[in-house]
Amino acid sequence: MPPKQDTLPKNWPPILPYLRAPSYSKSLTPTYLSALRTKPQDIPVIPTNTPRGPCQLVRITPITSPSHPTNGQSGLFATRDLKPATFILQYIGEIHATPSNSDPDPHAESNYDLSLDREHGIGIDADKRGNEARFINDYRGVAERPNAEFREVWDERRKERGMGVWVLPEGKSGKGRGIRRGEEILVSYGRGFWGARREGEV
Ligand SMILES: C[S@@+](CC[C@H](N)C(=O)[O-])C[C@H]1O[C@@H](n2cnc3c(N)ncnc32)[C@H](O)[C@@H]1O
Repeated sequence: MPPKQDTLPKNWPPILPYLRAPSYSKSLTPTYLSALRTKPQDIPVIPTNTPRGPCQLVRITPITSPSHPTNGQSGLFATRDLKPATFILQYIGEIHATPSNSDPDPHAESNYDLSLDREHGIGIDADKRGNEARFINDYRGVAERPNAEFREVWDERRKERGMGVWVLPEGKSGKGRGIRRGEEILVSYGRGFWGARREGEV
């Protein structure tokens, strides 16, 4: 039976709004909205049977292992075996414009901000609200390599672009083996993420 509309994922932080669909920042002017609602060629479509709300394939889990770099935080774990190239869930948060030039960027300090469209300057920030995907950690210091990736998707129900979390496909560097039940879902945030944080260190 699908979960009820008001059900929250287990271990969802009570103070954080849980989103079943993206929210829009006021910074999204009609030009940004038009880019968001234009389907790029050849991007995968979110499977139509994907539920709106808690994802049954994953569980938010507090990390309690001292050797894990996010000990004391949480991570996202698979609740069943997932085959290579499986769509897991969408990365949901506030869709916003990324200011160009020297304008102040209110999302610059966020650890939950993903770029959706670099050309037009659109991002998705799940810092203040979002879904389970905001708990996905980077593989560095946890495993030898990532087992999942962020890849753009088209949401046919909302007719807009979004970001999906996918199990790495088999062919990708010959390393996609799927994700086993109980395994942590790990992506690569990219060197840019960690580079920016090192620069910010004092
Ligand atoms: C999108 S959040 C991931 C979820 C986070 N663990 C939580 O419980 O909210 C990104 C933040 O998690 C932490 N993080 C994720 N992966 C990490 C890793 N491999 N090593 C160290 N910190 C990591 C960093 O603090 C990073 O800024």
